[in-house]
Amino acid sequence: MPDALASLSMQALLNEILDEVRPLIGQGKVADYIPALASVVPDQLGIAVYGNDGQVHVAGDARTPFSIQSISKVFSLVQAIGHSGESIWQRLGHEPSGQPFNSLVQLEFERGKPRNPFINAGALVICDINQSRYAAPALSMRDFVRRLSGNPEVTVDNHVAESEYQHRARNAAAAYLMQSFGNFHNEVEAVLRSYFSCCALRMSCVDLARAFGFLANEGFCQHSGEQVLSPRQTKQINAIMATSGLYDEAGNFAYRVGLPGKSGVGGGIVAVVPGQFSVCVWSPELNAAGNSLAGIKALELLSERIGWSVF
Ligand SMILES: NC(=O)CC[C@H](N)C(=O)O
Repeated sequence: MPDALASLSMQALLNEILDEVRPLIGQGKVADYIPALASVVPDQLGIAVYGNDGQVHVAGDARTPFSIQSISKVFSLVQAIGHSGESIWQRLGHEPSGQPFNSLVQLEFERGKPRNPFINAGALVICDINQSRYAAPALSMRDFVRRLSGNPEVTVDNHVAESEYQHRARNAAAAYLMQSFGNFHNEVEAVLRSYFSCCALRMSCVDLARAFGFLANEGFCQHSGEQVLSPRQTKQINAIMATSGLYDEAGNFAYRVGLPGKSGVGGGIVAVVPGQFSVCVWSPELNAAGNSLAGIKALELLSERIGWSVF
């Protein structure tokens, strides 16, 4: 009975939180630097919580797929750590950048070695590492997230991927700059294609909450039965999410929410409560740092009301 009661109250809480943040819709701005993302309906709002007990609680548009964008940077990093382990850190750092996600300034100063895997330059290096490993990197990624989410229907939105490729100037600049420093091993255009295909995966809040479950569960994905990472590697990924998951707003997110998290310009944010839950919230309108405005507020209310925090 207490479990049923707990379920009911989690459900009520999620509904209440969405009602509270809904008035914020209209204050942010949908990402339009990728034209195919500009047409998303801005007033969608959803949340899903996945517990280590296997239960999912949802509210709002939690089952509507959206463009996961930079949330894919976590999956790419997990793949790279899975096959190459600690050696990846010769190519990039795990320090916060304090810079916007697509900034180039630091990259020149730091001789083509990106600060961390969750800014674009860092994710491009990780995709370069994966490109050397897999014959079909985009397909390996798609299959990986299908297993992690338990949803065999997850697909790449080719229209978004193509739109990103057409407007690739900044990402291409970062990749060619790294190549000039000897920190890029594959053909830049091919790696850009792989990178955009990861960003253009379409997943719902439920898919993402389930796919991040292993990070709340010492690296074990219960629905696929896969030990994705060791418990120690899992802690390390969570630590990088906590320090760098929201770009130059990581400090504000730690202050307000207090959980490891990762955002994307599609308006999704995933957060992890180690040992307990993974959560995904989605609202497409972004703040100035490129993070979901209502999404951050929803996670702040949730962590405050349940007392979740790693600090
Ligand atoms: N912050 C993001 O979600 C950015 C991802 C986007 N695909 C880009 O490269 O610009």
